[in-house]
Amino acid sequence: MTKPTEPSTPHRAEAAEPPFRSGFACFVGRPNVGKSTLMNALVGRKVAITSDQPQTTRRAIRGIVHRDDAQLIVVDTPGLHKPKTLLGERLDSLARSTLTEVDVVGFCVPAGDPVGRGDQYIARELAQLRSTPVVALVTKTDRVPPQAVAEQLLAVSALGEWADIVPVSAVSGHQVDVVADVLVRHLPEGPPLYPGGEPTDEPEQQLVAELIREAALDGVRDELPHSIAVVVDEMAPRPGGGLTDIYAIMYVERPSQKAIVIGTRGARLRDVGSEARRHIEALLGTRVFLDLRVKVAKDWQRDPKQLRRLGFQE
Ligand SMILES: Nc1nc2c(ncn2[C@@H]2O[C@H](COP(=O)(O)OP(=O)(O)OP(=O)(O)O)[C@@H](O)[C@H]2O)c(=O)[nH]1
Repeated sequence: MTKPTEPSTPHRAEAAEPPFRSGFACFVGRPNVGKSTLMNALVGRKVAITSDQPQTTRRAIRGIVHRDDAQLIVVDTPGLHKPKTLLGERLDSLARSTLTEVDVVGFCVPAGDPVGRGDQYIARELAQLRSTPVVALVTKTDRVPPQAVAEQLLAVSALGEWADIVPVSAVSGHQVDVVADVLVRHLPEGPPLYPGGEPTDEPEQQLVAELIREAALDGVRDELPHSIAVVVDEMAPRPGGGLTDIYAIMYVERPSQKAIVIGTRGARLRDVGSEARRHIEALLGTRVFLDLRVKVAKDWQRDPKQLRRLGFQE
């Protein structure tokens, strides 16, 4: 299958090394199919939050995979879905604009779920992306027996024209390196686009807000996950060193939700705070003082002004 690379310059013809490649990839798929987990597995570190709540991802976060032969920048998109709220519409247009700006797209379909209308909808959208190669990824293969993986590979290959099709488990790590190889193969030749070994270009403050949101999402149900937004107001090292002060606000949409996230005598909020602090300390490499408050921003998901304030740009 591999096409021999045509030497484009005399210099390359002499060198045995393959050319360095760099560029952007993104993953699309229904919500909850494992896009963020796969990006974290590729990067080798947690740069995107994950949860078992659909539509966890709200921003295009970049994970950077540094290799000797390539730099692969993974843009994490929110799941494509039929928008129900203004927030949903913004997420959808964010996902769509990302698709046209990357060098390769990974279309994720979980091994354990039958291919459905949501997948067909996305496959049709992707068919219109004529100039961008799409690699189909059958995710979460650890959840089903090999026979079911094989059947899903067939079902997914019937969904469209894919440049490649790869089964992968981000949790067991099986074939994560193959996914990286296949994506890299579709990148243009070029020098690294980001310096150093940084795993992401997401501002640290944003990552911290996402880690708090991830802790807050754990164990909440129904509409509540979509109603939670977190903003870090202030983050600074405390003079004297070794400690970072973080002031953050968790927004919910209604007073009843505020009571739920705070819990009896503040117990739930305290748990969320200490869980978030553990991850933030690992991220920053310092001890952390976290001041976390809860405020109601009435129906923020439907209010353009509030959405802007919470960082969801038009
Ligand atoms: N067993 C197993 N579970 C996985 C795997 N990948 C992801 N998951 C789980 O599936 C759930 C959703 O994963 P995410 O990575 O948040 O999915 P996503 O597609 O980014 O979700 P959205 O942000 O909603 O679009 C989480 O509970 C993950 O732990 C995998 O390879 N194996």
